[in-house]
Amino acid sequence: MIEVNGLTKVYGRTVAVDDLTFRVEPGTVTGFLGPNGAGKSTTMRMILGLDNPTRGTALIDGQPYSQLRRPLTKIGALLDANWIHPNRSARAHLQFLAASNKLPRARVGEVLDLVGLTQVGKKNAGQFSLGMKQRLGLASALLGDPQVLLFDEPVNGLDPEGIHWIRTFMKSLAAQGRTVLVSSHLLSEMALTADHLVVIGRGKLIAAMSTADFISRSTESTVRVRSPQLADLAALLQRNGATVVPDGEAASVRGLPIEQIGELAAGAGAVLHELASQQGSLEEAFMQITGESVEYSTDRPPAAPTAPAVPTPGPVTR
Ligand SMILES: Nc1ncnc2c1ncn2[C@@H]1O[C@H](COP(=O)(O)OP(=O)(O)OP(=O)(O)O)[C@@H](O)[C@H]1O
Repeated sequence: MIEVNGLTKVYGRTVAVDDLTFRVEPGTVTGFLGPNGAGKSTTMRMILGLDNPTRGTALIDGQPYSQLRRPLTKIGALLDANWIHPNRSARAHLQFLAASNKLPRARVGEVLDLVGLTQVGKKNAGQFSLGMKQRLGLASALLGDPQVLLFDEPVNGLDPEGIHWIRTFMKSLAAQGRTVLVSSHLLSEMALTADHLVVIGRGKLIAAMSTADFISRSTESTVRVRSPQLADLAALLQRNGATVVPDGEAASVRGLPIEQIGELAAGAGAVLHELASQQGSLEEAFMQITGESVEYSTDRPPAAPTAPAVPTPGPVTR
C-alpha cells in the first residue's frame, strides 16, 4: 500500500504538490491523473525518495523510501523507459541491476520471461523499439518482486498492440494482489485499465474514488432510444417529464430511468429497436472536474481552423 499524508513540495515560488493526502490500495490498478503541471511526477519522485518533501510523508507499506532496507524488493518503478545503457544487452542491464541490489541472478531470466524479452535478451537495448524498452523497464521494476509498483506514463508513444500488452500486464500485477499506481494522459486507456483514480490539479487532491464513481458523479447518464415510432414515443416521454434530444434515427433521453422508459414504451405498444444506458466518458468527467485547475488554462475553446474571421469584441469592463 502507498499512503501519502499532507505531502507538499515547494520549488521557489511554485507549490508543485500542495498538502496531498491519499491511499493507493493493493489488488487494483489506480490511475494517477491530472492536467500538465498538476504535480504527478513530483509526487511520484517523492514516493520513490528521489525528491524530499517540503512537508508531509509518503509511505510504502508503512515506511518512507529512505528507510526501506532493500528498496527494490518493496517498490519497483518505471519512470523513463530510456533509462538504459544503449550498448548493454537487456540481460546485462538486468544483471547489473540485480548485482548492485543484491538480488539473485536467476531472477533476471524470470523477469525477461515475464515481459516476453527472453528471445532478445542478448541484443543491445539501444536497438530496442520503444515498446521493447518499456518492457525492459517493467522487467527492471519487477526484478526485486516488489508488492508496490509505480509507472509514469507507461503507454506514451506505444502502438495499440503495445498499449494492450501493458494494460493486460498491469491488470495481471494487480490481480496478484500488488499495489499499482500508474499515471497517464491517455484517458480512454485509463478508463479501461484503472479501477480507482487519484485525480490532482495544481498540486491539490481533486478526487480519490473508483473510476465508475468518478464518471457517474461528473457526467450525466442518458438513455438511447431507437424506435420506428420515435416521434410518438418522444412525445410520450416528454409528457412524463423527460428531455428528449433527437440523434439521427434515435433519441437521447434524460430525466427518466431506463426501466420507466421501457415500461412507458410497452404500455403504448411502441416497438423498441434499441434501449441502452449511455454513460459519460472518463474524458468528459476529467474535463468537467479539472477544468478549473489547468495550469495554463484559456477561457475560450480554440477556434476551429476554418472558422470565418469574427471581429474581436473589446474588453468587457464592469
Ligand atoms: N525541479 C523543479 N524545479 C522547479 N519547478 C519544478 C520542478 N519540478 C517540477 N516543477 C514544477 O512543479 C509543477 C508540477 O510539475 P510536475 O512535473 O510534477 O507535474 P506533472 O503533473 O507530472 O505534469 P505533466 O503531466 O506535464 O508531466 C510544475 O509547475 C512544474 O513546473
